[in-house]
Amino acid sequence: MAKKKAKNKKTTKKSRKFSLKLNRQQKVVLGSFLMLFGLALIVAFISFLFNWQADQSILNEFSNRELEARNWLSKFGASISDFFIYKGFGLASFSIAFLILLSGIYLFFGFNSANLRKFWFWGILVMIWLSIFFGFFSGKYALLGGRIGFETNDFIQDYLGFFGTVLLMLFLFIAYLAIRMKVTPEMVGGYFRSGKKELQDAMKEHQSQVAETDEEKDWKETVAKPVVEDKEEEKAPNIDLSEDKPIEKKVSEPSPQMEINPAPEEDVAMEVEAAPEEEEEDNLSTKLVKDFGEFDPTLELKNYKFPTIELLKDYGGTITIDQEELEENKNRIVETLKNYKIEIAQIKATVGPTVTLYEIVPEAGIRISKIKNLEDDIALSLSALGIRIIAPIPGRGTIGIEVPNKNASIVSMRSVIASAKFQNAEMELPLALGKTISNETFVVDLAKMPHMLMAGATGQGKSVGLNAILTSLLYSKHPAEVKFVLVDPKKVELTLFNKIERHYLAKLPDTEDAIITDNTKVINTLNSLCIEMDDRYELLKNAMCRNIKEYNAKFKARKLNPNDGHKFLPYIVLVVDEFADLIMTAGKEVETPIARLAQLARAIGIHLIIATQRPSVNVITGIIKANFPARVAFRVTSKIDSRTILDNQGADQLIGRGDMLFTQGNELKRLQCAFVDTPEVDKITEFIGSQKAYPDAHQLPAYESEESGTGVDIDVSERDKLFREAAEVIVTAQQGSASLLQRKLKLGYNRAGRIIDQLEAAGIVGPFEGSKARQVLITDLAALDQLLNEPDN
Ligand SMILES: Nc1ncnc2c1ncn2[C@@H]1O[C@H](COP(=O)(O)OP(=O)(O)OP(=O)(O)O)[C@@H](O)[C@H]1O
Repeated sequence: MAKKKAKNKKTTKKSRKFSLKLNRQQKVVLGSFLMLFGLALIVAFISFLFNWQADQSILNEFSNRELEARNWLSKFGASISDFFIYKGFGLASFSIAFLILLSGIYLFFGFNSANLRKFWFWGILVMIWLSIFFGFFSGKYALLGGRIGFETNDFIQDYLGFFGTVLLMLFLFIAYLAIRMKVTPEMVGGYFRSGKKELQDAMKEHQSQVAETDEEKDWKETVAKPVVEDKEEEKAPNIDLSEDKPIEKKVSEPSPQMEINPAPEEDVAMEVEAAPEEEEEDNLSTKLVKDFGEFDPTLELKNYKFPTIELLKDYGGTITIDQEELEENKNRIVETLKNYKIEIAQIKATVGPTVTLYEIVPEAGIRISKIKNLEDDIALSLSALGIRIIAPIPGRGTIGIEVPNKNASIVSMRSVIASAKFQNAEMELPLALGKTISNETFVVDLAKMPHMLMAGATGQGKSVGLNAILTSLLYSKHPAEVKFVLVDPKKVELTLFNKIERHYLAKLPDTEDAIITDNTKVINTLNSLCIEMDDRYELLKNAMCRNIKEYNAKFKARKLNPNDGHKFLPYIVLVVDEFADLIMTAGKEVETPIARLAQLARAIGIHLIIATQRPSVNVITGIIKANFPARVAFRVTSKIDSRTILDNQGADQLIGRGDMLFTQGNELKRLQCAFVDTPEVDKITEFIGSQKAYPDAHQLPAYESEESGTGVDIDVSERDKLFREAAEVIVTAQQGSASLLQRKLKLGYNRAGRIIDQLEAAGIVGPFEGSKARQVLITDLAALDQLLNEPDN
């Protein structure tokens, strides 16, 4: 291990040594220098073509200031041109000047230097080729091929003769066209048949074929969104309960909504690539989009039908207003407060699905904290559970007292899915969580959260909450756009989603069930997601995008070539039910990848939803909490639990059955979670599952844990390619250690370890003995040969 670290250090040191990292200022300085130097070379070279004979004499007398050179860049110009053109590569030396100029432009404007390396590589090759080619004519015109061109040409001719040299040059030219320009005979044929346009089309066609993922090529059709009834939002009735007035029903003014103005997205400075090649690609993408339309990720399942709203049950959740109850509660509140000498100027009630909010405006001069302290007394006088006092209600200037209704009404999933708010939500991952206290549908964007922590004692609505979240996504996102990774240690809660495995689920390669119930598999999956995250970051970096949204938009606009590994990236939502159970059994092994994902995954579209029954500090550790700004709390059993999950009390005073508090880092919102029952989820998954699906669940990258492969019954066919060589090394040295293999066969630690396990399985080395090397069970190579030649070895 120590060795491995040392080795790693060595390599990082090495790579550090060779990577030339310049800051922006240094790039500008170096870039401007190279640009001007490149220009100077071009000027000097051009001038050299006319004055080289006249300037011959001064080359040997560089220090003589009496002599004047005719070159526009004087002696320097004459000398450097002589060096490059006459003594070097002839006319092809212009290539060097242009490459230096181009490098300057790239550095100065901060373009992606990956292209630059390509330009230099091909530029130098072309220069050499041209120089040798011009070498044919150097006899007459000395400047054409330069000395190198002439001599090299001469050298090749000595061995291949004139004709052979011409053929060699021709071959190199064809190779250049094929590799660099991607020209094929068919394209040339096409060009002669119908002109240049045809050639371009053929090239584009070739590229677009790769982009297209389905055999069905109808690009025009789009997937129909679910048709749902668009119900008018039912507003919570507001009732003014001012002391002297009788209760009258009043149409509530729409309660002030917090307008979340998304921060104006920073203007992305569009980098205009100076390189002609990139321009060509840009034109190509515009042309491709013109010809085929934007890339449509849903095409592979273009006939996919979203689940219909009829699959959800209507619980008839209209709010019934019990006037008597309202009047009674009002009187009790007023009386209780009067007992403590708190006079009220005004009182108003807003009836929600499960709780009614009484908003009071106390007489001037009353301290708010005094009312807040009376929470328990008011609860006692109302003899009701779940009283919460919000003093003051942010942005309203009133004090709120939430009192549960005697008859709570169910907020059906159907009503929130059908609401205009959800249907028209322009969100990446809209979640219809339920309804607020003023009976408005509450929709949030998971992509903005970007991760969610959910806690609640058993039986308070967590599983229903998770189902509501998943249902929201099923109703709004096509299978190509979102994938779920479901972890369900309880083994029963999420099993229904098995039916949509090939539509919506993601899993590790070579695993049977997509829904993960086994804790050891969770660790592999989490690590695999970390690999996926790193891969996605690499793709984003290469595409010069800051987040998945930009990346996918660019991909859809066909600006990213699938040949370079680019692909449409679906969002991945990881749902973990019973997180406490996981942390208790796997601890750090789970916490580390979760924390890593939570910290970094937001930009690349991996979002985590973690639910737990036990929101204690050893389950929701500091590092996890810090990275989950969005929290959902159902009823918990103690104030401490409430503080752990929300950093605030209140969750202990909820009434259960989907009554919940939601926060995204600022104020707490009391919501009634939408209710979706198991039969409904069953119907939805059945509806989706019975449609045409992808051949398999979405594949996550393979992850092999360091310990994997320690099982001794390793399959013979799965042996490493170097197995035999390794066995010989071990038997010859009579020392069974992985580090020996690492050194002799130049392997990484993991691979060497795996081979040792395979050797153990084959009976060549003994079992692991702590710090000692393993015992070698085969004495010499002959015995090894015999063993390995046995039929089952
Ligand atoms: N939003 C809701 N509206 C109405 N009733 C609800 C709601 N959520 C939950 N319930 C009721 O509470 C019961 C328990 O809910 P749920 O199974 O989600 O609890 P849980 O927190 O997941 O419990 P556990 O942790 O034991 O699995 C449900 O069967 C349902 O009757």
